[in-house]
Amino acid sequence: MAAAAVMSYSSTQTEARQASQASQVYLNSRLANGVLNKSTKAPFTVPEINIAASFLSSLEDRKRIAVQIREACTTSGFFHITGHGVPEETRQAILALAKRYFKDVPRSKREAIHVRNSKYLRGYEPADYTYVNPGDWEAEDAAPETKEGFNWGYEAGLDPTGGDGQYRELDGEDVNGNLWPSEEDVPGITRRSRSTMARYLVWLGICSVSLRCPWIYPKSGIARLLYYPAPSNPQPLDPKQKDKQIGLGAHSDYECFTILLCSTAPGLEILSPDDQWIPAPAVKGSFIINVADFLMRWTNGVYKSTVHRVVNRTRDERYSVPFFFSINYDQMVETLPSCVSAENPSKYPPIKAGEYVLERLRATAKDE
Ligand SMILES: O=C(O)CCC(=O)C(=O)O
Ligand SMILES: [Fe+2]
Repeated sequence: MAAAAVMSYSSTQTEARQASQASQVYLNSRLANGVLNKSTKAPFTVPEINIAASFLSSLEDRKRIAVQIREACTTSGFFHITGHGVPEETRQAILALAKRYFKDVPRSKREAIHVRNSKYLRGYEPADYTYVNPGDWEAEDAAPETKEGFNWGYEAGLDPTGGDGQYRELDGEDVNGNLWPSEEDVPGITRRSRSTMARYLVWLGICSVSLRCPWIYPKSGIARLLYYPAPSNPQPLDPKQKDKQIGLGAHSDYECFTILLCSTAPGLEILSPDDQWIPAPAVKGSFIINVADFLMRWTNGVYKSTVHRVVNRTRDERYSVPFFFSINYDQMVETLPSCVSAENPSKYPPIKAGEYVLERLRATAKDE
């Protein structure tokens, strides 16, 4: 029994690595198209969907919203939600917190919780330690991504309910994987920020799960504070695939879907089906939602886990707070039977959720 369990675990890890590598091959093939200046065949839209009626109203109203969401997920893979009920002051408080973290905490103190000290890449992520597109390590003129980040996940100790003891980390361990700045290093900021951030994460997770399934633990997922400094010499949108001074390289997100809170400075760009970078429009008060890899794998590619990147082309700094909504990390992600047929076999081998995320994360980090 024990030997079989070990074997299946290691073969799952191999499959997760292969799946991670396959996603890189796909990304490279999309980016290898070089200079593109074609006209877009189909209009590429990032629709605004007001979900207010989904909380209270009739089944008919909820179906109407579901149809809009499905349409967005199967075309651009991106949409805005408004009517979500998160007060504007909460959203602004989170962005202000990101600003305080990157502006008020000295770099040496941030370095003390460097992601290299965490096997789950939690803590402070300086600009020059990761490329979200691992292919960028190989570029001849590789310059570091300009982003800086701080990453954290669920932690029962910060959950006002105390948790239910079921949360497991990416590798199945029952540990607290987070790294926080010490109270001494950052007087005042930590307790307040930890509980605000923890509440926010749990809140978003719980809100996202009206689709309750036994294998969705609403606290799984990772959140990040991201900071993109204002460039001294902002670059105009270039039809070429490769931009210098990239904030965050081209990538797809790893988990089910992403909920993105961002400041008003633009910067997010989405790769359209005919390989053009389209700046994401800004919608006041919205969260941007995008489909990520697990949803694409379950639906055999019907839902689009769309490639995107961030380039700050303004003289303003940009802050964003993505939350990567996930499933229990020990669950397998396997194409749904309704999405395969003899003519349309599964394009995606099964993978264990946590292993896949870990492989994708590890591939971003510099080998030291
Ligand atoms: O900062 C943004 O606007 C997007 C961030 C993002 O794509 C990510 O962290 O995966
Ligand atoms: Fe992303």
